[in-house]
Amino acid sequence: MSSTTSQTFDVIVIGAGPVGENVADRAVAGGLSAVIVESELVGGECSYWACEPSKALLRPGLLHRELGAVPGLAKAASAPLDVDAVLAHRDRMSGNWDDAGQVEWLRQAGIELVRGVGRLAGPRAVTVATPDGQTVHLTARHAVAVCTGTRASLPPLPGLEELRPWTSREATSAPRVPRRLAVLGAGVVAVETATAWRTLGSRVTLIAREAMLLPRAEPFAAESVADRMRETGIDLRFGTTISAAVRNAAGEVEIELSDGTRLVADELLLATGRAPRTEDLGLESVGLTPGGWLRTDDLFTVTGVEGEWLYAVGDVNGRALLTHQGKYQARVAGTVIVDRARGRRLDLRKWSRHVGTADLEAVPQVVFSDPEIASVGLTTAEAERAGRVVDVVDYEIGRVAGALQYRPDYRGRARILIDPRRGTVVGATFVGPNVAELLYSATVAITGEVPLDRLWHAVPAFPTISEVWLRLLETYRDASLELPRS
Ligand SMILES: Cc1cc2nc3c(=O)[nH]c(=O)nc-3n(C[C@H](O)[C@H](O)[C@H](O)COP(=O)(O)OP(=O)(O)OC[C@H]3O[C@@H](n4cnc5c(N)ncnc54)[C@H](O)[C@@H]3O)c2cc1C
Ligand SMILES: NC(=O)c1ccc[n+]([C@@H]2O[C@H](COP(=O)([O-])OP(=O)(O)OC[C@H]3O[C@@H](n4cnc5c(N)ncnc54)[C@H](O)[C@@H]3O)[C@@H](O)[C@H]2O)c1
Repeated sequence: MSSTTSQTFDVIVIGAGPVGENVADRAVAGGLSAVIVESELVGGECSYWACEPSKALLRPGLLHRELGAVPGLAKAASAPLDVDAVLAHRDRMSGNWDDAGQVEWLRQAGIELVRGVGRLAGPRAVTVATPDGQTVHLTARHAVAVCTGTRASLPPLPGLEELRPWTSREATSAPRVPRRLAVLGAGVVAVETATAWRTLGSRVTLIAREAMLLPRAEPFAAESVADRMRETGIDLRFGTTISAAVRNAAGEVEIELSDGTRLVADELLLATGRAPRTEDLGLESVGLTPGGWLRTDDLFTVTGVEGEWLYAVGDVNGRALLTHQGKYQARVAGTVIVDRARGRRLDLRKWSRHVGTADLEAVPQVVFSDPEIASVGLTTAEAERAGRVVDVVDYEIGRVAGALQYRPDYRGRARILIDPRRGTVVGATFVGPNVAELLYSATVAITGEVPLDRLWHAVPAFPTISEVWLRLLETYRDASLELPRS
């Protein structure tokens, strides 16, 4: 029998992904009561079908590849990768798709959990349809935060249902290695997934309508990854797309490309971007249109809704589809919610604790490809599009002693963008083995707006890959003597 209950909290969070958890945590830490509504697993996409499983699938195979490049380890590298052990590791890193651990974390943090589908039902009101057919009416004294994330956005291919394509969910949770995998897309999901399943033994074909991988990355970095993908046997098909695909009686996928060629695969991954989970969220009850990204100001308050009670945080606002950046937004939004509830004055200046400035100036991202790409701030193309005058400094990372210690055949490149008027770094991209760990230094340089003449005093240890910072500064100093300034 169905029944209805009603409860009131200071803050209601819809969606218990990494971002929703952090908004609720900040609210409780600020002395407010908070309830979180979750329709699937507490922990969200990142824990079960995205960051955690994808990185668990990548790391063993990439290390296995790297062994052959380290002197004395050739024999270890010739032993085959234990694929079953890698898949079991992936399962463990995804909590075996059981959220008990994360539910316990919520309990310890003092956050109430209601399982079910949450929908807005007017200002400060949310209804939850629970799995056992009950309806829970929630009312918020201060704020509702929508943290419902994204789902895979699929291209309009005819017969999608019978085709049974992989989305990122199947690509990260598949129990077996497909013999032949076709991947549509050139973004991060396509590149990381193609790389991971190749290390596990799949024959991979990647189909991209672009002329190159990773359209948002510096071209030199994307080209390094494309070269290495080809070297490892991945078939890259650029400038084309899928015009038709069917699953035949033998269970194979027959694919026709727009350039007229055909191929057959055991699975087809559609890695064609993300769509916000807002279509069934009751947005119309607060005057918004369902289905779109929830646009916000830099305090994460949804624009177009009166009263400063509705927030959109994380992937669903479309600002930066990354776990760490969503959690940063959650810390800012949580602080805004608490301070508004306490009647405190908000500090609206850039870089204050109430403003998500880093979203606009310094979003760090690592593409866990072979080799890795780590970037933060502007790329050269973005600077150009924004009309920003920047000096571009490049350095081959393989010339640094620490890189040669890391592996004697080290190949990689670093680029920093400098604002010549202010004398600060505004963008950085590194490509090469293990460059992910360089990223935080670049992020600090940009967010701290560290003047170059102070950066000179930040001495990198010898022999580490971070010595590339010193080489970049030396290159800039030497070139600046002749560089004409615009
Ligand atoms: C394959 C892949 C790999 C990735 N790897 C990385 C990586 O290495 N590093 C990185 O930083 N980012 C990575 N990302 C991006 C990262 O997964 C997202 O940025 C992150 O999950 C966003 O967190 P979120 O909390 O905003 O949304 P989500 O994690 O999507 O969580 C949203 C939650 O809301 C719930 N929900 C939705 N609608 C409702 C409703 N109406 N009622 C109740 N609950 C609802 C969902 O069930 C879900 O649990 C990856 C993404 C993909 C697809
Ligand atoms: N390591 C990481 O940080 C990491 C890993 C995975 C995903 N992510 C995040 O997830 C987000 C989504 O990644 P993604 O790779 O799914 O999306 P994306 O938007 O980066 O790339 C989508 C790709 O699909 C192609 N595409 C879109 N529609 C198409 C169509 N109809 N036909 C053919 N091709 C089409 C695009 O041209 C593009 O190449 C990214 O913004 C990224 O920030 C991060």
